[in-house]
Amino acid sequence: GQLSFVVGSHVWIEDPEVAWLDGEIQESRNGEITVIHESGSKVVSKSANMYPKDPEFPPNGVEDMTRLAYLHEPGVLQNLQVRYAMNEIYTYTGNILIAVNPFKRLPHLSETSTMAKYKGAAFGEQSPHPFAIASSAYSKMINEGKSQSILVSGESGAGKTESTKMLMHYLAFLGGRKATEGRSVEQQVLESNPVLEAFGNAKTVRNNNSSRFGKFVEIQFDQKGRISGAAIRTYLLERSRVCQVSDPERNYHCFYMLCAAPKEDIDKYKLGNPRKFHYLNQSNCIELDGLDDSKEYIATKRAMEVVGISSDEQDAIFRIVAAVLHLGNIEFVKGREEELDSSQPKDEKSYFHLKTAAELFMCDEKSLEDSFCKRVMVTRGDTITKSLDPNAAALSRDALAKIVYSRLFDWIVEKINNTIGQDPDSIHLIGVLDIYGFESFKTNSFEQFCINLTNEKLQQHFNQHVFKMEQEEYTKEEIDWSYIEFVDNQDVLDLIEKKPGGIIALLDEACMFPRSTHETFAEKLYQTFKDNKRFSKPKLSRTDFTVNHYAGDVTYQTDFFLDKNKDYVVPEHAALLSASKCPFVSGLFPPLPEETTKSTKFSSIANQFKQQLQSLLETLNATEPHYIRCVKPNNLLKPGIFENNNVLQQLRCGGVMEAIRISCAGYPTRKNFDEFVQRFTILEPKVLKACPNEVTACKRLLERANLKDYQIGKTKVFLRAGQMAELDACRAEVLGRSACVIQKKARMFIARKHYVLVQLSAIEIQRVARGLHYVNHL
Ligand SMILES: Nc1ncnc2c1ncn2[C@@H]1O[C@H](COP(=O)(O)OP(=O)(O)OP(=O)(O)O)[C@@H](O)[C@H]1O
Repeated sequence: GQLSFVVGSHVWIEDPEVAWLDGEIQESRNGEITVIHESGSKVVSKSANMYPKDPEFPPNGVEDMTRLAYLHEPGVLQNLQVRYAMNEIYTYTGNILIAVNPFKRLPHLSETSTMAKYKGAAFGEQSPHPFAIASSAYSKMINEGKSQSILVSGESGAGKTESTKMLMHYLAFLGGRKATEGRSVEQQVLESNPVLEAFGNAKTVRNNNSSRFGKFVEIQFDQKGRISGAAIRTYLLERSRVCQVSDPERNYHCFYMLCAAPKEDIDKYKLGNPRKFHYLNQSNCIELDGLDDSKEYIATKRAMEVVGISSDEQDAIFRIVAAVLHLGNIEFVKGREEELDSSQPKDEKSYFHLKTAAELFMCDEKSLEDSFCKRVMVTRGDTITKSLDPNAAALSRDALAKIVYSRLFDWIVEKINNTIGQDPDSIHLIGVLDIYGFESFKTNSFEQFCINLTNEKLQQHFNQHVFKMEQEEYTKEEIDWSYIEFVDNQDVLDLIEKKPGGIIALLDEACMFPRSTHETFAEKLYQTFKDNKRFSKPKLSRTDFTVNHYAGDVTYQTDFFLDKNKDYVVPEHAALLSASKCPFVSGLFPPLPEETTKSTKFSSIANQFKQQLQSLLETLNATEPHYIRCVKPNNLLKPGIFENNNVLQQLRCGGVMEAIRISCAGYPTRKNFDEFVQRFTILEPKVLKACPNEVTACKRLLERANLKDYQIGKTKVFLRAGQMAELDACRAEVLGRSACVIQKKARMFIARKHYVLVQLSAIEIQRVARGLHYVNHL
């Protein structure tokens, strides 16, 4: 409040560079405050742009932000920063865990002795840690019999996958069995990580080991609380990366591993230097520091074995990976049939790669060539064969590479699921969601659109959970509390996915009209949503659109939306590969049932994704959620650097600031009456005898501690953020004083005893001495 802005006190002032700057108030006049910074620079600003600084901010920060005496953005930031500098990367905001990526190994955080510390410990008893979240989820599942979920989010490179792995290790630690015959479920779940990473992770600008898919791992438990099964669901693998890599990123790890395989494998797959392959050499980045692709190849094969992928299957998988690389090297030129727009492989080299790809796929070489250069059209019952120009042929080649790769990835996921096995009798599960965070780049395409839809959905889930749970609790306890406005993002969700009329519906419509282009699609969006508050058309563009997401505005470029949304498998490609002599390859392209081939040639990626999300949310809604927000402290991916603005942005996007706002606005700390009295009875030991009931006792204790703004519910005491800390301080003080009294009494007792003893001894000595004296006299 205003009172805090007195001359001489310290404040946080908004600063474009470091977000919040510390300064001392020099003068305050007519609402204009002059602040002087350590460096000597002066700033004059309005009080609205500054926050009071906590004069007693603990030098090591606090483990739970809601315990901060001054709960505001700069305070939160300072707390995270101070802790980060001490390698305390985990901090709570109520029961949300914030994890700041250390970008260096901190082994003490993951060793077995640390795991043991969290086992059975109550939440908050130990320092903040993903193990505490997992532990709390596990005991809730056991004690309350309710399924749980842990949602890990954050931007690329923030540490989601690393945190997820820690959670899984810990759940395996809690619910695992001692070495049984064969591989245990938990071992297979853990070993699925390296396999999925080999095929679904790549180096990007933002992360050297970026997961290019979302993942939900469902761990099933039996009645005794032991892991009895698991299922992995994946979302939206980035397909475009297979054929298109921009510098300095890489394609999926498996391609480079295979090029570094032992000689006999290289010969078998006719591979060699990765720089020779178009799908890899579009980027200059081939090798990664600290990553030995040849070792990774061996390690991946070993992990594949653990998750039940036989050596024959491994051979088929790598044959397909190699075939994809060869496909990329087939170039096309104009064909000989001058009168038509035709194409053919460019030269000997292209024919070599075509032949090799066909051998590896075990399909007919000529049909493979035709599937690129020709297209069969069916019009009014007639079939016409149309030639494609070199450009279109190359696109068709890329389409084949992408569809084969994505089906291969799906096969691997399904195989892992089959091996691990589901437990049909499982009663409870803990789901762990590792999914891409909100994205907003210079150019945002269809992928960002889908990713941000996911985040809108999860944000709504988060809001509903945090807000509605709170609200329900307040209503249940019948306490007087007028809630701050509920920030619901349903309007953004409607804009995107309402049926009919939402952006996805319009996109699907555009994809079905042969004549639509991204321009006509954009035009349609502008017309439809011209009055929508969440939608706008950027002034300088004719095809971009901006969505006002919960985390800020994102402008999307529609250029490739239509293509990327079409999940259309070219029938020639499907026919070719389902005729492969290799059962593995043909298995990836099962023949479609008759009706669907005709009517729904088109299926929309966005729509499928929307349905996947729907089912994910249904699963999540049936569980009690726990949240881990990962934060990336800098974009250099280096330890020890904490960029304020960057972190702040992520806290806002992850709903952390929102959660803090809710906490501030309400009464985040609550205790049952009996627990409360028990904890604080020391403030007035006879309180229970003096009061007619527990409620009055609670009130009396609160008065003792000089607290006013609290609420008494039906079963609980509700406290403002930080009040618990005040009560604890009073308690500590009383305890301290009591200790003094006890010590005093004890010391007195000992001293007295000693004194009495000495006195008695003295008397005795005197007596004896006198006696002797007397005897001598005699
Ligand atoms: N707890 C940790 N300890 C040490 N290093 C970490 C930790 N968390 C993350 N890192 C480092 O940061 C990198 C990125 O983390 P991670 O792959 O988990 O990010 P992510 O959020 O899953 O990113 P993406 O969305 O791109 O997959 C890791 O490869 C690792 O080097």
